[in-house]
Amino acid sequence: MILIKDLTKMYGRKFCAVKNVSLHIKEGSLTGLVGPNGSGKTTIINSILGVVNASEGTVRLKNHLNTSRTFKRHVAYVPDDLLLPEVLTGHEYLKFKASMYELDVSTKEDRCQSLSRLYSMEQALHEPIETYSHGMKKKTQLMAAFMLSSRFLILDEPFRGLDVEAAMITKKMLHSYKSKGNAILLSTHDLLAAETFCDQVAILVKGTKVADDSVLKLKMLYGARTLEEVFLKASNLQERSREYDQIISNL
Ligand SMILES: Nc1ncnc2c1ncn2[C@@H]1O[C@H](COP(=O)(O)OP(=O)(O)OP(=O)(O)O)[C@@H](O)[C@H]1O
Repeated sequence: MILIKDLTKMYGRKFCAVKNVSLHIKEGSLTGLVGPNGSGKTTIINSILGVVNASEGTVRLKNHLNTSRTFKRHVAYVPDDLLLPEVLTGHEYLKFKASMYELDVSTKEDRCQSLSRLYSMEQALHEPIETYSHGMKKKTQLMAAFMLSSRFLILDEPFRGLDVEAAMITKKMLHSYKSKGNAILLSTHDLLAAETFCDQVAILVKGTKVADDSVLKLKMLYGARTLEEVFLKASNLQERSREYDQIISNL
């Protein structure tokens, strides 16, 4: 469904942040994108969204290139940062987002009502965003994404800042979203969460994709018991992990 082909992003002439990354995210599946800090996850997401121009490679949703209007209409994004128009109320923000995606008014109102009930945000949505807590801002961004009629959802650390109930609701929403044949790309450092609900995990190291498979196959491939262990082996961090165990025990 989503085909990322030979994506490369250079910053300046010499620094290659993403090298020749290809990824196929199938219909009805959730792909996790994991990698150490600075490995290129955000650069890949920004390239998919067209926020940065890829130096080489293509991104397609079915036949539609990411530069096309159809692609943009069908992609929803939940960023990790909480940059929101603080002077608007949550409801005004959701209305604005719906109009950008040309969602019709009755669909928007129905979904907005259901989502605000789901995330216990009925009252808060009428208050300015500047009065929201961290978790409430995150819920607003998730609601904005789930409200749209998208086919592909990109999430960057979606659970950060959510309380237990909101995280559980979000997991159920992700299951429901993909069960309708949609695709999800989820960037996270939370390998425990990734292990439990990613259908496929792509591991990035210094801009290069070093592995990409189901959690079960990755564990077999690396002779690992957990995704965390796979990650340490795939990123060549095992030596370092022994070193910090020693430092900690000597403290
Ligand atoms: N605008 C930029 N100009 C130059 N280098 C950049 C720019 N944006 C990112 N980089 C570099 O590209 C590399 C990949 O960064 P990116 O933000 O994609 O990593 P990441 O995997 O998302 O990291 P993190 O887990 O810390 O969020 C890093 O070395 C970063 O310093």
